[in-house]
Amino acid sequence: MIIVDSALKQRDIEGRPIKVGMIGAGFMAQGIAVQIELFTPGMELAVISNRTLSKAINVFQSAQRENIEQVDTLESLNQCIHSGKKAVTNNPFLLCEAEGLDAIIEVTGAVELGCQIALSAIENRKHIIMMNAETDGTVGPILKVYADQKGVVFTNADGDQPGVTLNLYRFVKQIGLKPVLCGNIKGLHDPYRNPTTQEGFAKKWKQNPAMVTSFADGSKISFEQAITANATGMRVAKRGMHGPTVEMGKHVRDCLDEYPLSDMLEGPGIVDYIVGASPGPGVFVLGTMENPIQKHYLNLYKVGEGPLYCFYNPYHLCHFEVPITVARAVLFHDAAIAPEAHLVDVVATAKTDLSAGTTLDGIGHYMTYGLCENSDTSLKENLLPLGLAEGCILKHDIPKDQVLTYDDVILPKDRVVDRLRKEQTVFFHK
Ligand SMILES: NC(=O)c1ccc[n+]([C@@H]2O[C@H](COP(=O)([O-])OP(=O)(O)OC[C@H]3O[C@@H](n4cnc5c(N)ncnc54)[C@H](O)[C@@H]3O)[C@@H](O)[C@H]2O)c1
Ligand SMILES: N[C@@H](CCO)C(=O)O
Repeated sequence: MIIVDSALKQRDIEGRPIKVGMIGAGFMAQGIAVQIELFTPGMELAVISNRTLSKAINVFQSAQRENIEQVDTLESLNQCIHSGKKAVTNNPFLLCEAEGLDAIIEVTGAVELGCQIALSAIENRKHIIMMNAETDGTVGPILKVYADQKGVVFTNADGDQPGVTLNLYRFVKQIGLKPVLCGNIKGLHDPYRNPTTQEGFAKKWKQNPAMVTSFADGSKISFEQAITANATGMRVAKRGMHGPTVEMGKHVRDCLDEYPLSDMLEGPGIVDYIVGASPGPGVFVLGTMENPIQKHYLNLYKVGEGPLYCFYNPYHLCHFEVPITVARAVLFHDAAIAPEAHLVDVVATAKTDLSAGTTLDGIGHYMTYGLCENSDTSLKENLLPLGLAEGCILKHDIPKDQVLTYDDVILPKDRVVDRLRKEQTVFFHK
């Protein structure tokens, strides 16, 4: 978004930086802090909230910031924001209520907390950048309804696949093609991975083992593609998507016959993924063009003869682009990617044989993985969203690879996420 850099430069020249608060101090948070503080003129990260304060301080220190104040009241946080002193707190709701913050970045990956933060930020009329795909892919549509009511932006982030995909999707649409498939290019997909199998990878890259497991076992890509579907009006062709595996390194533009043409051309288009293709880990959008004159030009410009034209972005740079999303929201009221409807869900599926009485663990752990399913089917079949599975108690044995239903579990009590799911169903489906 080239316009954003000029607008940020102007804020910098005027001495009126955008002020941001961030909730979470993990792997992504560190990258975001460095990116805002060292590479984004016109924006300041004013405060970080985390359960463990030392991690929030470490994140500021990674961004070469010292002299950080620990705060636990709204008044002291407001003073820090006003004076330009960096602050940390273990109370995330202070950030939502604070004066002088333009936007909140939510980067925990925790679903229940993500719901509470989003609601509080919106209630306090702050734009919310929801890097937490797990929450967005579960209750994003209804959170967007709340945000619209308060006149603030609810958005996922540039940099992660949904944001990169939507930028490409908007480009493809803008030049006159009809997008018919939004896809992710993955290097690995194995639903049975768990934090033990992914321990080495996590250690090598200094990441959380459960988080990287969610990338390998298909849960994260399912959240990403649900978010993309809910923003574009697309659907999945079948439960779990096609997700073909191709010869390692084969270019994605040579893989178009992996997807049945009718799935793309009949209906609103589909979200899907491919494993092994290049350029990875990028994204691609397939579009169609009817106009014979423009088809002639597309062929001349080496995009092919159709009927499918393949556009791609060779990378997704996760945290690098998050400040761009903040600026788009604050300065232009433009969401990188926001839900317009509730069309696709991520449903919980047994990773292994599970016994009655078991309390389900979290996303990217040992017990469940996610599959995309169209929401009309997930509602009709009473399927359990993956974002709700943690803490549920199984009423009976569930065999490996069976999709769970609400009838299989006892839900934890008094969760905001359950209330939001009910509201979402009523709002979009009744
Ligand atoms: N790691 C990646 O490569 C990557 C890439 C793109 C998007 N994301 C998304 O970014 C988010 C964060 O990922 P990460 O890799 O930084 O995770 P992480 O595990 O490294 O960090 C998560 C942070 O959130 C805090 N947190 C988690 N659960 C919490 C809870 N219940 N209450 C309070 N605080 C809690 C943790 O203390 C930690 O500071 C996730 O939504 C993930 O899907 C991650
Ligand atoms: N979705 C990423 C992880 C971080 O977005 C992946 O491709 O595995």
